[in-house]
Amino acid sequence: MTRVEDVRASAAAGADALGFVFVPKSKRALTIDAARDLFDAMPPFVQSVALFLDPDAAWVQSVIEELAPDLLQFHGNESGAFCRQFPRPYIKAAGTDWLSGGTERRWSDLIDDHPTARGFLLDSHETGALGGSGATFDWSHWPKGHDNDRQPLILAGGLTAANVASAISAVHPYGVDVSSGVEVSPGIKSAEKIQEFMSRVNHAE
Ligand SMILES: O=C(O)c1ccccc1NCC(=O)[C@H](O)[C@H](O)COP(=O)(O)O
Repeated sequence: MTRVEDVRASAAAGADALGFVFVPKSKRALTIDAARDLFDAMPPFVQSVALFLDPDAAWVQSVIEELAPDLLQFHGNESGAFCRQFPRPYIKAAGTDWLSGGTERRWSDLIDDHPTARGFLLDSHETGALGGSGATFDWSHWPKGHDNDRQPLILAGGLTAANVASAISAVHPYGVDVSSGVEVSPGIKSAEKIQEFMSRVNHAE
């Protein structure tokens, strides 16, 4: 979210949570001052999620103190020890490189290192971007037999109104996350695209 009208349109369309990117090099980057109006526009019962990528602890702490997000979401190589030092629940995001098996990165290692994560988010890192890439990944790599009751697992990466229902029936995620697929340009959401996306989610099997 970068605009108050997009916060309102997303909440009105029924989104459970809205993301705010505190990654300076992102096309959707927010400063604390720029985020204040957005957080003030958040209605009750919709969760605010502050996104980071290998941040300094002091930056995370400042965002918590100034804006009081409900959840943190970490998109880089943050360890479990780093993530759990903050007085907020967190989601650990990861790319499909953690699923490839046979490499030094293994999905089970990621989960073991983040025992206090409230959930995990599996995203596409195919374009080299560590979030907001608009690229899908091969959903057949989704962890087999994953138990969303024990570890909620959210699907992200290149989702749109056209593919989200197929994605949901393919992997049965705990939730879905979208950014580029409801935008007209980076950071600028479309109320029509948001409504269409949410409608497809709500009618998915
Ligand atoms: O959105 C960004 O610019 C971003 C930058 C750095 C780290 C994470 C970022 N976004 C993370 C998200 O949760 C996106 O919603 C997710 O990656 C899906 O993006 P998209 O493929 O564009 O739907």
